[in-house]
Amino acid sequence: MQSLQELLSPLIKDDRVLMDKIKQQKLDVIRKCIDPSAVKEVRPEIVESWLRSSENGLDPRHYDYPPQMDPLMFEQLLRKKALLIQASTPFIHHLENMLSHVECYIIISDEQGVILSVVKALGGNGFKLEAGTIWTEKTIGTCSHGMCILLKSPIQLCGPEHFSHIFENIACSSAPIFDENGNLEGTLTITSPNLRSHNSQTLGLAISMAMGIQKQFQIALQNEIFDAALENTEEIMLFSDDDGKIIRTNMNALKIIELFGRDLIGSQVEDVLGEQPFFKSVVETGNTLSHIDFQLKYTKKKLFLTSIKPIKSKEKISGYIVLLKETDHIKKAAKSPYAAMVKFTFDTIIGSSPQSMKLKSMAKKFAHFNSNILIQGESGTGKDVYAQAIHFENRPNGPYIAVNCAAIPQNLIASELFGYEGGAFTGAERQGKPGKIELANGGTLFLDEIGDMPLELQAVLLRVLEDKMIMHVGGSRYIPVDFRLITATNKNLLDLVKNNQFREDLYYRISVFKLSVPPLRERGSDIVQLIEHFIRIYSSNQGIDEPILSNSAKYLLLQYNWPGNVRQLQNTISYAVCMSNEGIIRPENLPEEILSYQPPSGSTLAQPEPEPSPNEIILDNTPSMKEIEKKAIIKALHESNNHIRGAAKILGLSKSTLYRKIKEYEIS
Ligand SMILES: Nc1ncnc2c1ncn2[C@@H]1O[C@H](COP(=O)(O)OP(=O)(O)OP(=O)(O)O)[C@@H](O)[C@H]1O
Repeated sequence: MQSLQELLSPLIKDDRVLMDKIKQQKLDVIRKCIDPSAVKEVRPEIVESWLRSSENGLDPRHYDYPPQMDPLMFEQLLRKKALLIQASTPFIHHLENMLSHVECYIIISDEQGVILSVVKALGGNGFKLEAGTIWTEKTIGTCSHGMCILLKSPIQLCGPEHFSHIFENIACSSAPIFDENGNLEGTLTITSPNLRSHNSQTLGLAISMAMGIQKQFQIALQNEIFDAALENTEEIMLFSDDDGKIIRTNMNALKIIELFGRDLIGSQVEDVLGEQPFFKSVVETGNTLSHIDFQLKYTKKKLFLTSIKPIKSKEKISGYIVLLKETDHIKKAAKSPYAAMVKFTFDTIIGSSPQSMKLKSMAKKFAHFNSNILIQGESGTGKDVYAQAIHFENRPNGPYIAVNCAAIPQNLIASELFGYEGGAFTGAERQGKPGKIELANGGTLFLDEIGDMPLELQAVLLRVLEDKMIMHVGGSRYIPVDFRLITATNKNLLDLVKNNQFREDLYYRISVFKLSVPPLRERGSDIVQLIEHFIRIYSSNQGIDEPILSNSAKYLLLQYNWPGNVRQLQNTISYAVCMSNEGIIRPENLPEEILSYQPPSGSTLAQPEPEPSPNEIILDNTPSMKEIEKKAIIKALHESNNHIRGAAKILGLSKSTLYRKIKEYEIS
């Protein structure tokens, strides 16, 4: 960066003798009568500019008005340069006031030398300094803003340093204006028709005003980019001052938030969003808050708070940025990789045994309250199934987030449940991660195997249930959460309480309502219904016809005690469907543990009648018509799993005819 001294014209002293000498030297240089280096008092770059001006066909003794830009093109240029003009206007007014006592012009040009605006402070003579005229080395010869454009540096030109004789009594100081990438955007020039009113301070003034304009222009440019970004987001954005008064929004905010006759700008954030505890918390703690669902005060519209962030400058809060989403975040979260798929409702849970009917009606009742529910039962009985049905009944549009406390390494349970801030621990994702509790906001959190939760986390969970707030691991702010808690266990929690493995206070808090899912062996007719259900599902999954379950296989399944409950039954049927032959599930298609099972003595289940194989039925070669009919009925009954309607359909008989024939042929 050159010093101001270096940028000043050596002729500024208004030394008339020296001026006359320079005028003569300029002519001599152009006429090639002297070597350019002989001109000692003029900066070499200016002498070079004289030569170029002359080579461009210009004559220093003859002045042509500079060309005028086509009006339409100039209008376009003004639109293009609107930001620069806008940024420079207050500075020019300021400058005009400062120079009101002197005769001068204040000129803003673009980077090509086109004059964008001219302000005449006082008087001035006429050399057609007008907006839209093109002032460059090529059009009028050496001039200060032309040099400033070429050198991309401030410069002062005095008297005969200018090329044309018409400028030999004026002085000009020009300074460049750059954009943030260092590209020349324009120039500011102060032109004085009177040499005596121009001095070193005039150049200093031009430089500082140009720098001010440059700063303002760069901010305006950034604002323009910022505005484009604001309007190209799905989010609703509110900017408030430090008192919470909204000072700026994007269009989304205006479209989505209606304030019933009042403007968003100027309203308090709390008036718009309702008195939300989160805003108070950010004001009080100065910490960012995020991921909260809430309802708008006037429209009752549900919104999701992406974040509310204080804007801090030098540790002082100067305002807040509020980012909101209208989209139903809860539904999105339910579809997110964090959310489990809700497959069961009370209507799709299989089982109409009296035990299941009683359980379903109780669970349905509990579902309509928001209190915590503890579901107990052996492994695989369907505790998750009931939790899903309760969720669907109570908060169908909210996320259903299931966490198996036994399946997560103990040291990760806290971060899984509560989330973590970026870089909270080794291996953590850089930008942090919301916890399952946060994701369950507006929905249901299902904590399976709650008995496996470490004691220290039990204390944190208890606090979350009491305060309805969570804090990220490594974080320092509380995030309000609203979720329905369902827990499940196959352990006896009261035993764990007695052994000091489970907190008593937590036990009572999570078990406001208790449901006990009975083991499958105690659920009577549910077994048959579940078998039929799973045969249907697995054969359809395999793309095969539903196999018939032979009576002897059915007998084995019914007499088994199912320690693994529905899950084991499900796996058994999946296996049997795959192993079935000729469309029949026979005992040999069942897993070993079922075949080798010895029921306790006194078991009441009757032995099934021996049954003919379909091959036997088809290959019997001396059948009478009656025998054929009887065997066809037996086969149809097998195929339809002993359903009269299904068998009648297969045989093309009415139900009453089939009943009559069953009786006639004594088919049991
Ligand atoms: N009544 C039912 N109707 C249909 N499928 C069921 C039923 N009960 C359980 N299942 C199925 O059985 C399997 C085990 O059920 P679930 O996971 O709900 O048991 P759980 O008691 O939560 O087991 P765990 O204690 O091991 O977590 C699941 O695949 C589920 O779909």
